[in-house]
Amino acid sequence: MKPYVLLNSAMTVDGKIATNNSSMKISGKNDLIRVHTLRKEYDGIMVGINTVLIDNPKLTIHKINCKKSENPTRIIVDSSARIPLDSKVLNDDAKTIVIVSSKANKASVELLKEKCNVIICGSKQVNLKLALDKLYSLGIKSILLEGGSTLNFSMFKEKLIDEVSICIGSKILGGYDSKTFVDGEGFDKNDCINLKIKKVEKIDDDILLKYDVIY
Ligand SMILES: NC(=O)c1ccc[n+]([C@@H]2O[C@H](COP(=O)([O-])OP(=O)(O)OC[C@H]3O[C@@H](n4cnc5c(N)ncnc54)[C@H](O)[C@@H]3O)[C@@H](O)[C@H]2O)c1
Ligand SMILES: Nc1nc(=O)c(N)c(NC[C@H](O)[C@H](O)[C@H](O)COP(=O)(O)O)[nH]1
Repeated sequence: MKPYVLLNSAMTVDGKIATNNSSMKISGKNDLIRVHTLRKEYDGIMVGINTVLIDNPKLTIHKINCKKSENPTRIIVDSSARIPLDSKVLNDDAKTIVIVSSKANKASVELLKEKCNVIICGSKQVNLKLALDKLYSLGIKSILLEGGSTLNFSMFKEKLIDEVSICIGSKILGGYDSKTFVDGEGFDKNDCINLKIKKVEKIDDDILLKYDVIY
């Protein structure tokens, strides 16, 4: 069994989710309130390690009223246990699970275990299928995947994403090395991910698109 996974991101009109080395404000105030309202509905919020290294996000519900106990579990995919121990996601605002692979440095893993729960899945990259199965057995029945580009690709490749909501901000970023919504090695043109549109909504100057993923 696996948790239900919704991938939510903000993207510029030309398909970027960040510059090559930094996050940026893409969607408006009301979309951020929507995201925090969404976070309240999910058992876990998942990001890749580069998102933590670049954004140092809180991954808590802080733009709307919420009790600390309502914060979802923060889940970080970090094969080599590179997460800095002073990362905001390792503070005591919410539970945190860091998923590493068996290649991670043992001493780093032991230090990390003093700050949060650590799950070991996979030999090189994190085995995402196995990780989601373990998360489900720990009671995490739904995950809000927030990115970034590389993790988004792998989660699609493993057919682990059930739904997509993408907020298109009224911006153009360009840049051959800017991060796009889905990076990674990419799919063959005859083997790409098919989506079924289910809602189109205007939020301020942004457009919110919602899809079911068809495997
Ligand atoms: N606009 C948005 O909504 C949004 C949301 C989240 C992140 N971002 C941006 O995305 C960027 C980070 O994206 P990224 O692609 O560099 O990194 P990422 O956050 O997707 O992390 C990828 C890393 O996770 C690790 N990993 C371990 N096992 C893995 C597996 N099985 N599959 C994939 N990765 C695995 C690897 O070290 C890999 O490099 C940041 O700039 C951030 O600002 C934007
Ligand atoms: N909806 C949305 N609009 C944006 O303009 C933007 N850049 C993100 N990016 C999502 C990514 O995950 C962010 O890094 C964290 O959402 C920020 O995190 P916190 O509030 O600290 O949790 N998301």
